[in-house]
Amino acid sequence: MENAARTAPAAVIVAIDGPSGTGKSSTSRAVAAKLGLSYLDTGAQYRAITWWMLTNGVDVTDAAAVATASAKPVIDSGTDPSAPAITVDGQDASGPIRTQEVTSRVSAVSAVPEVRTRITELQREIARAAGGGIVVEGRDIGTTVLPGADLKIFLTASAEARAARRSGETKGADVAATKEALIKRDAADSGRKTSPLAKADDAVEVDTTDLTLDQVIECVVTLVEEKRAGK
Ligand SMILES: Nc1ncnc2c1ncn2[C@@H]1O[C@H](COP(=O)(O)OP(=O)(O)OP(=O)(O)O)[C@@H](O)[C@H]1O
Ligand SMILES: Nc1ccn([C@@H]2O[C@H](COP(=O)(O)O)[C@@H](O)[C@H]2O)c(=O)n1
Repeated sequence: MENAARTAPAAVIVAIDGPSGTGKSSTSRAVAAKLGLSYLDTGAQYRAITWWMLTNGVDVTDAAAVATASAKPVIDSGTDPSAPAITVDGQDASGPIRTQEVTSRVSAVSAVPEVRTRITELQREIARAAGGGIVVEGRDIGTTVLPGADLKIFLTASAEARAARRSGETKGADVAATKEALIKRDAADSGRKTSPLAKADDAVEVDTTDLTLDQVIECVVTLVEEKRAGK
């Protein structure tokens, strides 16, 4: 037992941020699974609260109404990278949070300071509870949620590459419209006053435009291993 404690790798907290479609979720899940770490998709939490607002008749364009309602939904996030899960008031929300309606409304809800305070607290609690270490991905993890993270990564990719990736997920998708929607969401997320999408000063930037997903995963695994080895 004593031996196991001596040889177990140190718990590591990894923050992965970046714009939409840069590969944050795919990379974070795979890295967490490979290294035996927990995984948290913070975008899913903002999507979940947005879905709750929409299904409970809250006008998501009314920031005051969103702020008032923000404490009501109970959001639970799973942290197993092989089975990401999210419930709202005990109901599985993993499907509904991916609809086009939620995607087009989430930036308005996530810009409301009361929403961010609530969700940030949840995220910090989850990271504290992850004894073996965790990969947390989002937009403001390195700058605001976990500024003391052991390793911060900021993924980027050209808008063209990101639109092509996203369009590849849906048969017959219009790449130009997808690109426009990505750019619009990034502008809203980068332009909000509270905790905007931004690269932390001490984050390692990885441009994934010309990399395969496997190459990005390998690159991040190496960075985590180097960090664990104290390099
Ligand atoms: N390097 C890559 N090369 C090709 N395809 C990739 C690469 N990285 C991710 N993808 C694909 O791009 C799509 C978007 O990836 P992913 O969902 O991981 O991005 P994201 O940054 O989490 O996006 P969002 O912030 O919008 O949730 C997925 O279909 C994924 O398989
Ligand atoms: N740390 C974060 C993570 C996400 N958001 C907001 O949620 C939206 C959805 O994120 P996805 O990663 O699931 O696409 C995103 O557009 C942001 O509005 C955030 O604010 N902070």
